[in-house]
Amino acid sequence: MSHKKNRKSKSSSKRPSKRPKRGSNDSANLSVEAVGESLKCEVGGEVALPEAEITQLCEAIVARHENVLRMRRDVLNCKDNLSTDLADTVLGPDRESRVVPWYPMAMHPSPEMTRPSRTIDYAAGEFYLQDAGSLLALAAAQADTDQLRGKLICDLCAAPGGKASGLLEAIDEPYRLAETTPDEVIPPRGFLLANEPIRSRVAPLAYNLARTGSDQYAITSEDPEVLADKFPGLFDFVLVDAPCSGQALVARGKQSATAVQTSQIELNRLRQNRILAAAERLLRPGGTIVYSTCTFAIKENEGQVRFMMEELGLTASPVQRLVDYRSDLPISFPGEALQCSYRLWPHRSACAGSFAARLAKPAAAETADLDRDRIDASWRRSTTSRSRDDAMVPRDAIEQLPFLICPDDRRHRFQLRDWIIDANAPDAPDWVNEQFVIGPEVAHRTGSTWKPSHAAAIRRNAAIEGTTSLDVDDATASMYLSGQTIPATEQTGWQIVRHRGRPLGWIKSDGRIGKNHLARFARVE
Ligand SMILES: C[S@@+](CC[C@H](N)C(=O)[O-])C[C@H]1O[C@@H](n2cnc3c(N)ncnc32)[C@H](O)[C@@H]1O
Repeated sequence: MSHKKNRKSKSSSKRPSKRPKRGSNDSANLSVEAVGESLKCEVGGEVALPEAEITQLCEAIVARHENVLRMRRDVLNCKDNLSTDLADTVLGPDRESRVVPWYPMAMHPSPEMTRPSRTIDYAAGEFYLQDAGSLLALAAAQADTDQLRGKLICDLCAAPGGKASGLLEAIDEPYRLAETTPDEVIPPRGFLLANEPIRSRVAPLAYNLARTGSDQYAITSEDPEVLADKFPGLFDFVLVDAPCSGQALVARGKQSATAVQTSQIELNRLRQNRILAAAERLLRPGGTIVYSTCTFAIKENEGQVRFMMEELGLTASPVQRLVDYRSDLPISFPGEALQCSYRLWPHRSACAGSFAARLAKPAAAETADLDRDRIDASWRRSTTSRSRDDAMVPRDAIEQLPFLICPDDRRHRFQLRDWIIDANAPDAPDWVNEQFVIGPEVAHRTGSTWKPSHAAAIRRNAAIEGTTSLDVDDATASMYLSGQTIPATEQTGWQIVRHRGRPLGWIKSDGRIGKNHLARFARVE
């Protein structure tokens, strides 16, 4: 038996993989015919682009575009703390030429800024790095305006959180909250449910949401249909940034040339139909949906907008300021879907390309099992009447981390999840207490020791803001971010390392040396 097993593993190790390796540069083999075929209208058979442009598109698909900096909203208003490099990007003389036209809160880095992902500013969460194309969905969501402030929203396909973190900044103002006094009643803030069905992708999602400093979010890892059964008609806004054939990801090595195959496109179309039907059920009547992809195939884009209109009864909700990016498919494509569909082509705009559409659910739409009064009452319950779950928090956690897990602290509702403690915001909806919901993490246990979590260090919240801090200069911040121990003051115990007032992570000081407790995924190595 064991002999057989060994033989099998030996031979399989030599067998070449039949699957094309993702990102292997068969992207260079992208055929103009196959790309053209994926751009054919279902009705009329015309191709979306003139033939000469398809060749340009094929070249642009395999060319790499630099990431842009999506600035955290409050950073744009409070520029004093910025490093010179970042200030040049945000304030520099040629700033206007570097602003992303469809999303003015994002900018191309200045030429002086090399490797922005390795800067202290990035570690401090001052900006998020992403392809400018992915900002089209945030623009369609109007996440750079105050339209989403205070709304209950769901990002149904959320990992790794590039868009979810932008939405979270749009609904909440963590910095304003940090200035409130303990007795002050917090006005209703928005709340984000970020869902990602693939479990292994939840950790990077949680990290990217925590980087915003907000605690107005929860995470689930559910199939969209299951989620829609649990929360029918709950959300004011739903984003579906759908899994797709990913033609815009070929240059990044995240997709191969198979992205233009008809079978791939069809497979994705069917999966998207299922996700969109669930998204429609999650929306309240009168709510808004933004659908986006990072592919060019019509069937996965304008074709899905038709599906939402004809099969799900949604209506177009055009975004006036995106009119320059309106989908310009040949007129034979059935009309209405184009009114609210937007495209970025990589050979026309400085990005990898994307698609986004904005639709609304009619206010009179019927939603199964909808009990809006009950839902409103539960999610907007006031701080003072909120039930507390601190009894679930283990006593040893309170004893070991009294500065973080304090039963009298009315700014958190603690929740035990395996050997992790979440601290939900006091005005979070009641359903965050459900076992399938993951909240902002505050502490975790290794062996018999409870340790404060990275998310707790970088959270903008008055209770945590009061934790002992160690202020460090540029050189010490760089040492800390690379994982080294740093010199500490006489004070002992857990402390938050701050650079120009911005929290970076935890150390544990023995009164001389600060042992580095920066989470591995947050290190700059
Ligand atoms: C295009 S990515 C989302 C990117 C993300 N919105 C961002 O901006 O960082 C699509 C996500 O959908 C997830 N996904 C895969 N199958 C899904 C399904 N059946 N329902 C919902 N999401 C799914 C993938 O794991 C992936 O994380």
